[in-house]
Amino acid sequence: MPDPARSEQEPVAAPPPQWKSALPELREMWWETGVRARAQAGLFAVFSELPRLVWSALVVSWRADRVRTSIVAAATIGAGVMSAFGLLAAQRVLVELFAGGPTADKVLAALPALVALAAVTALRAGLAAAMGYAQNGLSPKVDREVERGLFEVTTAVRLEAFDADAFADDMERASRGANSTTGLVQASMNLLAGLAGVLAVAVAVVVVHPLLLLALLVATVPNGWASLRAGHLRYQTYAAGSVRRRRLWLLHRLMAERDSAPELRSYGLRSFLLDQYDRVMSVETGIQLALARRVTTTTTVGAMIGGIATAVVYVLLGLLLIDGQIPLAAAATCVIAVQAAQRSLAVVTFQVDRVYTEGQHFRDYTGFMTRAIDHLPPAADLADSADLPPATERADLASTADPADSPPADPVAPPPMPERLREISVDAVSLRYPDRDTAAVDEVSLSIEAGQTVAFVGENGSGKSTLAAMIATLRTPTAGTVRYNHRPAHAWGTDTLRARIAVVTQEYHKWPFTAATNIAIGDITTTPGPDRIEAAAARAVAHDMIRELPHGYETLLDRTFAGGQDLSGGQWQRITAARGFLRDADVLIMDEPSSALDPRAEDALFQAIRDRQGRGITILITHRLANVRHADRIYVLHHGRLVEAGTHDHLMSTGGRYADLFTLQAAGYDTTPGAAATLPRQPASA
Ligand SMILES: Nc1ncnc2c1ncn2[C@@H]1O[C@H](COP(=O)(O)OP(=O)(O)OP(=O)(O)O)[C@@H](O)[C@H]1O
Repeated sequence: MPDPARSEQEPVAAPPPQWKSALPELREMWWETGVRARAQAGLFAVFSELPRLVWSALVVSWRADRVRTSIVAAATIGAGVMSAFGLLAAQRVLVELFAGGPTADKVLAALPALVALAAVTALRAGLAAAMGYAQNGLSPKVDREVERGLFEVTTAVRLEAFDADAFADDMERASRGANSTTGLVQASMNLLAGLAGVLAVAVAVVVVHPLLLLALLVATVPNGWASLRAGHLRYQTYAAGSVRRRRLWLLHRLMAERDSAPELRSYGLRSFLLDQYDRVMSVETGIQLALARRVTTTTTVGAMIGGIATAVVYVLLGLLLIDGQIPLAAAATCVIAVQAAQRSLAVVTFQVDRVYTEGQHFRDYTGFMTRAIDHLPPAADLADSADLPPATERADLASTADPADSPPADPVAPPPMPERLREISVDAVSLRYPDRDTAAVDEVSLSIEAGQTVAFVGENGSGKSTLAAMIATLRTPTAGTVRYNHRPAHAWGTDTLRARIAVVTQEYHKWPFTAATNIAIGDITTTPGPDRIEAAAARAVAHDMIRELPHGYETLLDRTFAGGQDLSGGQWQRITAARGFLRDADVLIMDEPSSALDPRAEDALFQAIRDRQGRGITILITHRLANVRHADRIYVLHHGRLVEAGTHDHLMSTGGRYADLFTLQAAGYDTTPGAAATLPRQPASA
């Protein structure tokens, strides 16, 4: 029952809103796939997957460097054989030393076996060194083989692939998988070496006396199981700490990084974030402590099992000795053998976990390489498709099958002769993004001729950038066709067309290069010199600004580098526009090129854009409608549909949507008293 007196006098504090109290779920992170899988997998699942994983590691390694792979394999087998010989030589030494007679005679008799033991030990050390050397050389080669394959694919897939969250996730996992490949190869080789060691001891023990194999099994099997179990729990502990680590990482970014620092201070978010930190730590620390107790119990049980097993072995050896089943030298050899086997077994159990976890990441990589094939354009559309393995081989990279089995790829068609773009016609073109109910661009038709400057205008989300992206061949229409000189894009080849089109996007990228390179990459194939770069910068009103930077055009535009500089939004926009001007493209698409520019820079930039009029095709997208007045034709989009088209004067005279938007904007500059009251008003989404 609520207490009315209390509620009147001391109001109960309202519970904090949900966004303040609840910690939202985090997405599973791709870099923890392996650990999580190992934490969840039983031993049977781990062992049943091992052969396949080790095999794929060997195939990758063989592809990367046959010589080094052969050396590692030979050294692994050689070291195993040497271990067996070493034990047999040790046993021989003990037999001689435990024999009757004067000590000097016994030592003399043991000498050949001692020499053999020394030689075998030296040879084993030599083989281990050779294996280490070969493995070190192998790692960079494996990295290169796998990473280059990945980058060839990630730089070639169609832009549409990035629209789906799942693809971006898939790609991140694949990057982790590529990094794991070296680990998988190394772990697989170490695992095989460990297994060879255990096998060698087993063979030597059987040669000395078959009954000793029983002692060896008693000493190793329970121990091995205990180590695997403890390893499993260690992975569980790590996986259980995952949420805490990710939340901390997130909070670290919010509380200790440059980007969030100003807002954190201006909104006074300090105690809010510190409170989140305290909450994460208290919840997750409890989970960690509970798991730590389980791990301690298991490792203690494991150690006890190991101790009991060793004691059982010694009792067994004692009984065999008393019974006269084995000589003293054999029993002593068995003690040495058990120690050697336990060392090798420790390697094996550790490497089993590594092979399994790294293998999960490697599987992400191979899976991605297979799936990415669906997102690749036809080979003929890739200018540098020579770098990219043909589709059959790409699938091959994933399946780790031998490429020699693949059928030869079709020869790539030669690129057509250079030809200027004189006309672009957009014919009933539509595009619907995945997971969207409505089309972003809906049956739009228009045509643009060389010499014309046209503008796409409309409210936010009306489809202007999407339409421009289709014209720039960055996106493929889901219906309709874009034709260039009356030929569809596929008849040209995407790269041939892209070489003739320059695009300045509103979501430009800040490339971590010098100012000069940031402009030069606008036409990377011709390696432009300083004159061209500076001329392009001047057209984009960037020249003076760049010259004032500490190292002028050679200033690095990324603060990650020593002496690197960051620029303001408007300064970056000038560099981006310069990049677009650098290439004397048949078609220049400028999507919101002046949103961050000051009025003087904006005016100069649009003057430079107007200078193109009468020569190439220029497509302009901007919300500042004063800048499109001079366009030869203005296309007005609304909810993806083309609703108006014409010159500025024509559209103003018809009094439609463009006229409303233009009048609204112009009134912002009208200082006449009462001007605002006469504005046309419309709901933004009407
Ligand atoms: N990658 C994408 N995935 C899903 N939907 C998208 C994607 N890009 C754009 N859209 C959606 O498509 C529609 C058109 O977007 P577009 O960027 O073409 O509009 P716009 O007219 O250029 O807008 P703005 O004036 O804000 O730049 C919008 O509803 C937008 O949310």
